[in-house]
Amino acid sequence: MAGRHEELAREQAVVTRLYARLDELRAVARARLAEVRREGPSGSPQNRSERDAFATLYADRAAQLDAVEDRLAFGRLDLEDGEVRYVGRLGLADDEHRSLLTDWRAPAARAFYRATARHPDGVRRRRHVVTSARTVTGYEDEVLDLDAVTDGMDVSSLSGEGALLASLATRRTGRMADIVATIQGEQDRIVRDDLGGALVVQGGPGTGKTAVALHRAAYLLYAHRRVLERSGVLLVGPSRAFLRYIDQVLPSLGETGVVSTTVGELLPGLRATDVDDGPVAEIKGRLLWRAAVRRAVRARERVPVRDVAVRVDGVDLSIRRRDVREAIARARRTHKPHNEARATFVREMLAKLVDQYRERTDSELSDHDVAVLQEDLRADRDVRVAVNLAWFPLTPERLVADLWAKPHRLEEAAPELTAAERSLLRRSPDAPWTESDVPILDEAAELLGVDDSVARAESRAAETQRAAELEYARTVLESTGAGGGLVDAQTLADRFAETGPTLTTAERAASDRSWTYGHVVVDEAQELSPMAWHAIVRRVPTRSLTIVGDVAQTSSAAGARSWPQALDPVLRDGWRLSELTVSYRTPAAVADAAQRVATAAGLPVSPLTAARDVPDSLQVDRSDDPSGRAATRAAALAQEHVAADGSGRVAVIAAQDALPGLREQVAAALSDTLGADEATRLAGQRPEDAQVVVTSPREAKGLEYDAVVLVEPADVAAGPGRWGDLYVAMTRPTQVLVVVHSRALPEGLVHAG
Ligand SMILES: Nc1ncnc2c1ncn2[C@@H]1O[C@H](COP(=O)(O)OP(=O)(O)OP(=O)(O)O)[C@@H](O)[C@H]1O
Repeated sequence: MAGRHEELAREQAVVTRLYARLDELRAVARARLAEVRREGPSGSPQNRSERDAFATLYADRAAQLDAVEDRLAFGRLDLEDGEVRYVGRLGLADDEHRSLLTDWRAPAARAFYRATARHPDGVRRRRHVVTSARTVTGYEDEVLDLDAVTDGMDVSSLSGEGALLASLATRRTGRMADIVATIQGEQDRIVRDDLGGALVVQGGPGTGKTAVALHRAAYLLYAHRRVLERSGVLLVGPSRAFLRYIDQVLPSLGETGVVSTTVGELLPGLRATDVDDGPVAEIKGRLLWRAAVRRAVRARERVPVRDVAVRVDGVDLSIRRRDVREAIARARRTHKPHNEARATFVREMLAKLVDQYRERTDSELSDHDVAVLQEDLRADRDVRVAVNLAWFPLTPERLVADLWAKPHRLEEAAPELTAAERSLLRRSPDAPWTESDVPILDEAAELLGVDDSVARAESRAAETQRAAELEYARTVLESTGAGGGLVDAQTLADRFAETGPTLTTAERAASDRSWTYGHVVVDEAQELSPMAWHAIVRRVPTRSLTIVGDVAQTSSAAGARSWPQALDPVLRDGWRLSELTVSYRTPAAVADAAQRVATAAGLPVSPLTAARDVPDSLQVDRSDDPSGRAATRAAALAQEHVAADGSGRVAVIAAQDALPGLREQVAAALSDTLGADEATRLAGQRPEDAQVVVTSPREAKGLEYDAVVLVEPADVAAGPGRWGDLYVAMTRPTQVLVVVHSRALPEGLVHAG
C-alpha cells in the first residue's frame, strides 16, 4: 500500500483536476454570459427577452459554480468492482460526459453516508478527503470489509470520525455551517426519506435536527425538482434570529429558493413580534378558534330585530326581516368566504327592494329602469346602513381586534371559554399583534376572504399570459439543456414577462397568503400551538412536511408535550416518526447532566449519546454573588474562546429579570479582563453578530455557543418555560458549561460539581 505521502499526492492530483474542471465550466458560463451581453439591445422584443433570459441563466450558473468552491470534493468511495467514485457538492463530468464528481444528493452517493461494515453496500473503502482551500490536507479511511470485523468490535461507530470531530471542535461563528461532508447514517436516512406524508424527527438537543432538516430540503429540491420548483418549499422557524443563524446553509448547498418565515410572519404585510403571556398564548393556541372565528363571522351576517323603513325616490320601502333571512341563506349557500358572498347578499336584497318598489308603484319597469333603481338603492344611505348591518364587510384584523376589545363579541364567538379566560384575553383595540394572534387572524382571513372581483378578473388574464410565457420558457430550457441548476422555467418565464415585477417562485409565494407549498419544513416544532399547526397544514394540502423538534425542550405554554397530542388533531395518523439519538453539539459530561436534570423533572427526554467529550466541560461554581461571579467567568471564557477575527461565541444564560443587571456586570468584567479596546470592539457588535451575549433560554433556543455560563438554574426552572428552558440552556455549549449558583441546585446537577 502506498504511503500516506503518496496517497495525499494522488488525492491532490484528483482534487486539482476537479477544480480545473470547475474553472473551465465557470469560464464557459462567463464567456457565454459576455457573448449574450455583447449582442446589445437590438432585435425584436422576443429576441431581447430571450437574450435577457439567457443572460440570467448563465449568470445564475456562474453563481452556482462559485458557491461550491469551498470543499468541492470531500469523499471517495472505492467499490468492490474496482470503481472509484468521488463525492462532492455538485456533479461534474468531463467533455465526454464521464462522471468526475458525484453530487452528494445523487443515488450514487448514498453509500458514502450509509455504508457500514455490516452493510457495506458494495463499498470496500470509504475515504473522507479533507481540504483547505484547494489543497488536500488529509484523509481518513474506513475499511468496510466485514471479514476484517472481529467479534465485539463496534461497527456502528461514527462515520468519518476524525473529520466529524474536527468540525465539532471548531469555534462557532454565529452562523450554522453545512454538514454535507460528515452526515451520519441515521441522519442520512432522514435526509433521503420519501417526499410524501409528514415526517417527524424527534431528537434530543444537538442531535442535528436543524442540520438534517435543511439538508433534507436541499435533497428534496434536487430529487423532486420538477414538483418543488413550481410550488416551492416553506421553512418555518422559531424566530428571525434563528432564521438568520441558519440562512447560509441552503445557499452553500446551491439552493436559494426556499421561503423562510416564523409563525408571527405567516401573514404577508403583518409582522407580529409581541409575545403573549403563557396562559393567554395557551388559550389562543386552542383549536376552538376555528369554530369561534366562524361564529364571529356569522355574527356579522344577521337579521335585524325589526323591519327597517327606507324611502327611495319618494317611495316608502322596507328592509324586511324575512327578506334579509332569505338573502343571508342564499349568500351562505354559495359557500364563499364572507366578503365574497356579500355580493350575492347585496344582489338579493336589491332585487327584493326592486320587487317592493314595483308593487308599491304598480309600475312596469324596463331593464334600464331596474338598473337605475338599483344604483339609487345602492347609493341610498339608509339602505347602505341596513345592508351593512345585516352583512358587514370586514378585514381579519378588525374581526379579531373586536374579539379582544369587545367582551360581548368574544362571548358570542367563544362561549366555551370561562369568564375568567375571556377576561385574560381582554385587550385594547390598538394593541400590537402577538405571535399567537396570527393563526387566528389567518383563520379569519380564510373565512372572510377578500372582495376582489376586479382583481380576480385581472389575475385570470395575467394567468393566461403567464401560461404562454411558461411554455415558451420551457422550450428554451429544453433546447439549451439547462435547467438543472438554479434557474427554473418559472423563473425564466418571469424574466420573459415584459411587464410587472420580476418575481421568483419564492418571492411570489412569500407575498401570497393563500399560496400552497409543495413541502413545508418546521423547526423547533414542539413550540407550535394547535392553531399554529392548523395554519401551517393549510399551506400544504399534500401534507408533505418535515417536522423537527424535541418535546422535552418545549417552553411555550401552548406547545406540545407529545407528538400525537400536537399532530393527531391536524394530521390524524398521517405522520411517521424518526429519532436521532447522538448529540453532536454538547460534550458528554454536559449532555449527561442535562439529561439527569430533565429526567428528574419528568420531561419526556429522548435517549441521547454524546459523540465526544471535552475535559472539564462541566463546571459548577457556588457563589454568594452569582451575577458578579458569572460576569467574571464569562470574561475569562471570552478571553479563551473569542477571537478578533469574529469567531468564537460565549453566552451568559439567565432568567429574564436577571438580564439587565447581568449585562452591565458582564460589560464591566470584559473591560477589566480584556482591556478597554477589546471590550469596545465587542460592545460595538450588532446584536446578531455579538460574540459575547447575555440572553434568555428562549432567545438561545436552537442556537449554540462555544462556552455558556448558566446563572442560577433554580431561577431559570422557575421561569415561564420551566424545566424545558433549563434543559435548553444547559445544552447550548459545544465546549464548556459553567453553572453559577447561590441557591440549591436542581436534582441531577447536585453531584455534578
Ligand atoms: N453529521 C454532522 N457533522 C458535523 N456536524 C454536525 C453533524 N450533525 C450535527 N452537527 C452539528 O451539531 C450541532 C447541533 O446541530 P443542530 O443545531 O442541527 O441540532 P438540533 O438537534 O437542531 O439541536 P436543538 O435541539 O438544540 O435545536 C451543529 O453545530 C451541527 O452543525
